[in-house]
Amino acid sequence: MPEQLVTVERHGTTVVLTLDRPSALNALSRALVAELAERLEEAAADEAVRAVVLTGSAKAFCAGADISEIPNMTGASPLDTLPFDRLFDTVATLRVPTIAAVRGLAFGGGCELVLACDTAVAGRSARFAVPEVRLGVIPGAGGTQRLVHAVGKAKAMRMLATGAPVDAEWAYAAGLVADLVDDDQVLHRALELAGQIAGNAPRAVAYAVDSARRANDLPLHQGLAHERRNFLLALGTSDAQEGVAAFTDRRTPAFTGR
Ligand SMILES: CCCCCCCCCCCCC[C@H](O)CC(=O)SCCNC(=O)CCNC(=O)[C@H](O)C(C)(C)COP(=O)(O)OP(=O)(O)OC[C@H]1O[C@@H](n2cnc3c(N)ncnc32)[C@H](O)[C@@H]1OP(=O)(O)O
Repeated sequence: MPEQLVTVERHGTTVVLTLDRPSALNALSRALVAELAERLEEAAADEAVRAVVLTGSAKAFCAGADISEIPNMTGASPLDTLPFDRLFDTVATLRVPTIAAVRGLAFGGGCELVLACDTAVAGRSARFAVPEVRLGVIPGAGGTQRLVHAVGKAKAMRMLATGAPVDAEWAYAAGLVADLVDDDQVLHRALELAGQIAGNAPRAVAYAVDSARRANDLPLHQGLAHERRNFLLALGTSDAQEGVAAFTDRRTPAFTGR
């Protein structure tokens, strides 16, 4: 029986996935990457799930790619898909919002996992780095792209070119994470945020999250057209009608997700 590398917990409409390879600071082996992708896809296939929280066990979020497995990657054809493309594409395009809950270090692919999520909560012990240059490589799971979008070119280049870690305060001030709380409140805050997302009209949230994600990928004029289409689609939902009616009636809306 292969060891379980990802634990799954259900908290209402939120699924919490915990990287559970503490002996290697949750370093991403091929086995862990494959198991995490499967758990994410299972969560997204459940219509009752409205958000996914990604977190790490023990003192680390994730120390990045398992360095012992990197030599197996050398010589790969430039046309090959990388063994972790499926995981990061799944995180970045999941049907429901993804929230990274970070305590301890998120280095390399671990930092890239945080960046692939829709938002993130950090504890005061959190540290972020893209130290790939110190291994003679560069980030390969979106770090050179998403980090610039998250913190801006100057701060991204400081991290990318030096590989030096930044602390939780710096990450929060730079916009790499949305919330900074005490370590023992990280999961609580992530679940609270997930609950707030689930409480809103789920379809409208899906439109909003999809638009926010596309904003990362599309030139502005295409992003605005995408937002306009989603806005008109959202207007046509019964949730939008219920939201307007509830405001008028001074009552809490009863959203159905349709
Ligand atoms: C690249 C393809 C690989 C194919 C496999 C598929 C996985 C795909 C992953 C997706 C991302 C790929 C793209 C990404 O951009 C590339 C990377 O992420 S490269 C790796 C970047 N990470 C690092 O460089 C961090 C390396 N670790 C450290 O610098 C230090 O461990 C630390 C994080 C600063 C912590 O230091 P300490 O607190 O002193 O702890 P230790 O060093 O003693 O570590 C404890 C224990 O954990 C083991 N370990 C730590 N990090 C890794 C790691 N990245 N890979 C494997 N093992 C790791 C360390 O060896 C210790 O184990 P022990 O020796 O006690 O058995």
